[in-house]
Amino acid sequence: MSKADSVRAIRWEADQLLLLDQRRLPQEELILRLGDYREVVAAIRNMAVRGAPAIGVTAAYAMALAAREAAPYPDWRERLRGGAEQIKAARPTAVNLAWAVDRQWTLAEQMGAGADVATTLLQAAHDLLEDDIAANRQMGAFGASLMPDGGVLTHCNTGSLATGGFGTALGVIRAAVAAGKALRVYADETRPWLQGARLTAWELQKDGIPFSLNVDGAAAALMQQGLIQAVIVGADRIAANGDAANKIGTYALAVLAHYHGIPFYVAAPLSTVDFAMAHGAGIVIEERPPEEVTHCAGLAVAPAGVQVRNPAFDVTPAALISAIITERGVARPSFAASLRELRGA
Ligand SMILES: CSC[C@H]1O[C@H](OP(=O)(O)O)[C@H](O)[C@@H]1O
Repeated sequence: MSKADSVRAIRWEADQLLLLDQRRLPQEELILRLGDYREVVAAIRNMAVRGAPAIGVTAAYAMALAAREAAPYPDWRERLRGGAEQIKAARPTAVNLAWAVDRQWTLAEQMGAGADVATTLLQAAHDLLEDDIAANRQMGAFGASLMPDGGVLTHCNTGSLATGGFGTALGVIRAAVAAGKALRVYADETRPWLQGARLTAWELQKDGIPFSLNVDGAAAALMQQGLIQAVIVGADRIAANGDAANKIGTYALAVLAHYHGIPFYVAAPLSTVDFAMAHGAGIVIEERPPEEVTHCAGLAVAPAGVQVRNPAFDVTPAALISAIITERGVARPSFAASLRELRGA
């Protein structure tokens, strides 16, 4: 069985974007082959591909597809601009999505008529994919020493499936295991979309990393029993002061870790830091369809017609975060200064 650290959920082949459809895992490894940016927008919105860095890379490829479609037209810039707006609107919380689209747009806008914009944007998307994998491996190198010989609790999925490859928080765990840490992962199932049960468990099993799967509500008891020596999570958007938006349930884990005196780490590339956003109160939290809560694997688990709240993310205050592990080093409080220093500004 091939290891998950080498899994590539996003690939380009024969002029098409290939996405491993994460809605079908772990039962089926189905590949979507997409040639139209509108199909990619749907794949991001429907979470066939998900995870902040992964949707950023995917958005970059969507821009290349939009540029290829617009290329024959004199008004290619307007057409590409329209595509960019549709791609950015796919999901609101992860900054990586808008960051990647804006980066591609800036590249295209500078090019003259007749320049091969599509080829340039495609190469930029390839570069972004490889840069993301390299950043994850650097993050792993910086974060490995912070991992304990003991229990590490994770939430959602932050591995190869959430990124270009290797992973952010799960990449730190992979690097720690490779460095000889005797750790055991406690993976939250992560209701309602079950990224932990379906995706993280799939990755850890393929890697042969010791783990157990638990319902989200068990995290407090596991900490109370002394089984957890660290919590490590990813992020979808980090404000300049270190407040971090991540999968719903993360804030609860941070409060629990604080109460139990357990270090709480966030692992994310600097592209996830929104330096233009002073603090987390301004982060838009995606509200997802009620069916994600009222149904499980297509089966209704709630009465028809119930009212549902389904925020996909929450914001953890910087005060509850022990360190933010990035590809350029580990940021410690005060995060505003240390994140800026790592950026090099
Ligand atoms: C490596 S960041 C992954 C991040 O994205 C997840 O959200 P979603 O599965 O809805 O895209 C979750 O917040 C993870 O921490």
